[in-house]
Amino acid sequence: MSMIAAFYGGKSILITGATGFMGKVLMEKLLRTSPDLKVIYILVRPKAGQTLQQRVFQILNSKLFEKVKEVCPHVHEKIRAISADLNQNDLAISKEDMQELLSCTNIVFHCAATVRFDEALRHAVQLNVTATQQLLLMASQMPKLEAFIHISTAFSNCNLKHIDEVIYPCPVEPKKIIDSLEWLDDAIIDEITPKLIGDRPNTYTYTKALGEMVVQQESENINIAIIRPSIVGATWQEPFPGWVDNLNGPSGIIIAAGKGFLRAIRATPMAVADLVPVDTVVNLTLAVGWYTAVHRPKSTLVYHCTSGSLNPCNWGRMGLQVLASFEKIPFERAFRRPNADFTTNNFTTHYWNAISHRVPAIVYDFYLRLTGRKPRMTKLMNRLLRTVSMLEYFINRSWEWSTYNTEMLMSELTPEDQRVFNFDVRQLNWMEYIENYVLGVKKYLLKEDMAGIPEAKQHLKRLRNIHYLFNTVLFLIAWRLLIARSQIARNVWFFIVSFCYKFLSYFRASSTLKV
Ligand SMILES: CCCCCCCCCCCCCCCCCC(=O)SCCNC(=O)CCNC(=O)[C@H](O)C(C)(C)COP(=O)(O)OP(=O)(O)OC[C@H]1O[C@@H](n2cnc3c(N)ncnc32)[C@H](O)[C@@H]1OP(=O)(O)O
Ligand SMILES: NC(=O)C1=CN([C@@H]2O[C@H](COP(=O)(O)OP(=O)(O)OC[C@H]3O[C@@H](n4cnc5c(N)ncnc54)[C@H](OP(=O)(O)O)[C@@H]3O)[C@@H](O)[C@H]2O)C=CC1
Repeated sequence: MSMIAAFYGGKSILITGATGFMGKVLMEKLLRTSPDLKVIYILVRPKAGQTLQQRVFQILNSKLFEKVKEVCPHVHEKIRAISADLNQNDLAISKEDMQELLSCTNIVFHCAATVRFDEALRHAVQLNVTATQQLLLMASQMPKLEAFIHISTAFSNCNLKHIDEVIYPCPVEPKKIIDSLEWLDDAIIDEITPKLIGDRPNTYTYTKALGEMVVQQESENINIAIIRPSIVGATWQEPFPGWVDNLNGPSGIIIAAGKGFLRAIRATPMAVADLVPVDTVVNLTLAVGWYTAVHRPKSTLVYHCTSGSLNPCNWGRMGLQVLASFEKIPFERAFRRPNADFTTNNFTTHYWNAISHRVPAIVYDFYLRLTGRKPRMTKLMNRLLRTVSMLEYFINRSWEWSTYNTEMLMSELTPEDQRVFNFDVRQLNWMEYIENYVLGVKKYLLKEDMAGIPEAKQHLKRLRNIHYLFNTVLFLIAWRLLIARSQIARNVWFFIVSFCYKFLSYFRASSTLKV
């Protein structure tokens, strides 16, 4: 029997960000391995015209939760959705709900965040710092609380090269930032943002670092731990391989490359691609919840959930495997044939962006106009290139994250727990994982049918032939123009033609002699 699974039995668990990528997998694993847990409270806001009940219903009826229903048929009864908005200072939780949360909660998993890199500082601070502070305040009033697990990111200190499992201070105190944002207007905030974030690339990593400082400063009397995952990718094993449901991190890039929109990228092939599967992060999170509650470490422990030091894979290898997977699992109606040229040079980046991205988009839009349709490719391409430019920081550098606490925790688990809550990335076979990732993107993100693969392969063949034909025509036109303008080109051309003629005459003569 798994000690961790047994630990969560009968518990009341609060999850923030349960409607997000990681939150859903966390909820699924909890319900599947500990179906006798008492209740999972989830803080949800109405969104995109859906009430919270509709949102929860949709999640629980998705493919991700199919296995859960086998062990926990009344899964809906285990989930209690609480209306909340982390953008509001009081989190917009009703008095009755707050009362229930304060009196019943045993464990808190705080996953909610804004993960947008370019979020306005005011909003990023509100969600990633102030909301964390509010939750800690709530936690301090929970008499039954056993552990509070805060999900941060391994990139919260990406301004450092070597990162230990400790909380690093930021130059300006989070409290001062929160206070000043209350009275500064947006224009001034935009102006001071670059100065505040300093050598970090964006407001996301900066506010996640501030969030950690808040955890450190306001966790007195709370049993707390921080988990820092690196780049979270599709599921590795559970509940099934390749599940993914948003475009963040590599998933959007895989689509853009597979559909042939993105054909070159500024990336360092030798830089470490520090991906971790989402189920690995969730297994570690649940193990940390158990360890923090049962062993009650004296200080706040930070756990790195990274792959680079234990089982490194670089972007070059990953890119090649992604391309190889497209051969087997092509996406439907690709714009161009998938290809990925990695470049680290400014000039070649601009060159590829012009030749491989903007020109085909302009040509295609011209074609759409000619055929009476609305042009859209240039706009799409501009947004894609903007997105890629924001990811560049992370694909051109390598970091070293120490993993002592994570390894210590692994050694504390029973063999059964090591199996059920496996977070040992050394066992990950990258090639297999990436192929499943591409398959998952096709199935769960693009919602494409596997039966369409032969047609998709045919389409890629047609694109290849068009590509060859286009290049040949282009070459002939260029050569014709060159011959018209340059004596040297003409001489070379006459030399080639006379050489071919002589060769053919010789070949014909020798074959006549043989006969
Ligand atoms: C073959 C080679 C392959 C090799 C693999 C290479 C993989 C490289 C991947 C590197 C990942 C590095 C990530 C580092 C993560 C740090 C970890 C974390 O803690 S943080 C956790 C991770 N956090 C993140 O990853 C957040 C990254 N994303 C953002 O911050 C924002 O989306 C934005 C600022 C980039 C664009 O904002 P904005 O323009 O206002 O608007 P929207 O947001 O509404 O989206 C606009 C359009 O872009 C689309 N799209 C969105 N995302 C991606 C994507 N990743 N990609 C592509 N496309 C993407 C989106 O669908 C939409 O399309 P459409 O509707 O127009 O058709
Ligand atoms: N994905 C990654 O690569 C990595 C993620 N992380 C961290 O992991 C955690 C989870 O990330 P992930 O699941 O990928 O992110 P998602 O963007 O998928 O999910 C974010 C969650 O936060 C919720 N949320 C956002 N704003 C509010 C709000 N105002 N009120 C209530 N809830 C809100 C979202 O709810 P809603 O559905 O309503 O928008 C959603 O449930 C985050 O803390 C992130 O920093 C760390 C490293 C890498």
